Amino acid sequence: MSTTTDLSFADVSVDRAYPVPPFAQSCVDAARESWGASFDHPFVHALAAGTLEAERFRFYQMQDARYLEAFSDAAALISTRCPDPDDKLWFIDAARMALVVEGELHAGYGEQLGYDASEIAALTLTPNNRAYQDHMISTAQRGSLVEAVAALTPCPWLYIELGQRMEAEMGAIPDDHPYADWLAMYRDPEFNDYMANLLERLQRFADAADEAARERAKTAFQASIRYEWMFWQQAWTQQAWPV
Ligand SMILES: Cc1ncc(C[n+]2csc(CCO)c2C)c(N)n1
Repeated sequence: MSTTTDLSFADVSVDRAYPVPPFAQSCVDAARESWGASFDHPFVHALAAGTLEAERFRFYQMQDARYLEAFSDAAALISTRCPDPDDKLWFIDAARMALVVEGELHAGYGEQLGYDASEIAALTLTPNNRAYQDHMISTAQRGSLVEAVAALTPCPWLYIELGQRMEAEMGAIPDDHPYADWLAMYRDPEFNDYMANLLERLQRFADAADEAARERAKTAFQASIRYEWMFWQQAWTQQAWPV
């Protein structure tokens, strides 16, 4: 198995198996530095190398279970704002999927790492997690449609990109890798279709918006990219409230 020092995902380029329309591309371009920073976070390196301490992974998973509830809420809120029934259904499905598919991953690790649903419900959210959730929910409620979708997009996109870069760099997941299920989830090619659908919607909503709304959407996208880095960071440092 590779060690933490020789794994780097920052410079791995993968051929994305889904189209990236121009608005999504301009969002990533505008946020390039913060986008790249996640691939170099020590949590990400240690997770891939299998050297991440179980305590840090447990902390991450528990915070993430609550994060996914907010992602699901934001997707459900967006569905209420879509005039087109196909778009409504897509966001309803996305809301459901965040809880069901990733919920299975969480249930498995809960058993392995020793936490259950009541502990998740009682958890104090870290400052970074709370801020990220509030950003997604408030843009879903108060932003324009393109801004709301832009705030949601980095979440699946960054993980799918990470899963694919990890696959390109590491190859097959070793049988004895402690985080094999996590690694396998985000390299699943089924997510390509998910990304194609999401980015196509982001483009359509950007086309229907005015320039000021598109600019706000790019800012919301960048904020989420930064919060993604801060999410690794809160788990790495086991962040607590200062007072
Ligand atoms: C902080 C954080 N960011 C992104 C994801 C990944 N993710 C969340 S929802 C979704 C779409 C499919 O349900 C994906 C890929 C995560 N788990 N936690």
